[in-house]
Amino acid sequence: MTEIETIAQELKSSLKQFENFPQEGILFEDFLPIFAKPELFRKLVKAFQLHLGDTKIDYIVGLESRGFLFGPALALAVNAGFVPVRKPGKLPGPTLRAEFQKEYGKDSFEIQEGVLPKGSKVVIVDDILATGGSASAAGELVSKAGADVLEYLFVMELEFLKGRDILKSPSFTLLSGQKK
Ligand SMILES: O=P(O)(O)OC[C@H]1O[C@H](OP(=O)(O)OP(=O)(O)O)[C@H](O)[C@@H]1O
Ligand SMILES: Nc1ncnc2[nH]cnc12
Ligand SMILES: [Mg+2]
Repeated sequence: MTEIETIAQELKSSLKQFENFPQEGILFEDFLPIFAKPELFRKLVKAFQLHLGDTKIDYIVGLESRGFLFGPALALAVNAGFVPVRKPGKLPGPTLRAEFQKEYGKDSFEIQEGVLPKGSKVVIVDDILATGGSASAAGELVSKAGADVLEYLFVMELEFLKGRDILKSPSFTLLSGQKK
């Protein structure tokens, strides 16, 4: 087993699932227990760092809210900047906006104009890839800003929703998820 696979196995065993949250029919994957234990949090960052290897990354872009929990820690670990993509009306100054559909509902995302230099190399991170609506809207914003999305990183993927098929850059998922 690789070091990434060993970490993945340990992290997976600490996750919890909740039925019918936030609405009927959704099996909610709760990854918050990882952050309650520093040794697990450290391993989560380490696994992504191992995956990225020596690739030069200028910015980690994290998606509000759960992408904010580990995006900044990963950015520090790989010596990159951190840039947030936020829900509407939260960022000051001129912003770019993209609307999207997600597993449970509709939403939109914004990024501040001018924070990503044109041609910079970006990795987008979030906790879960479900329908891919959130991630693909974030990718659209990064591209509109003129930066390059090298890759997407997720902690977990709901494979049956096939979100990766709509993403325009490769995606890496640390843990396997619901396959139904
Ligand atoms: O692939 P998708 O269908 O777009 O779904 C995945 C997104 O849904 C959740 O975020 P959510 O907006 O529910 O809330 P959060 O603020 O807790 O991250 C999850 O954290 C992902 O960001
Ligand atoms: N089933 C799920 N569990 C946790 N977060 C999600 N985001 C979208 N679908 C989700
Ligand atoms: Mg989210």
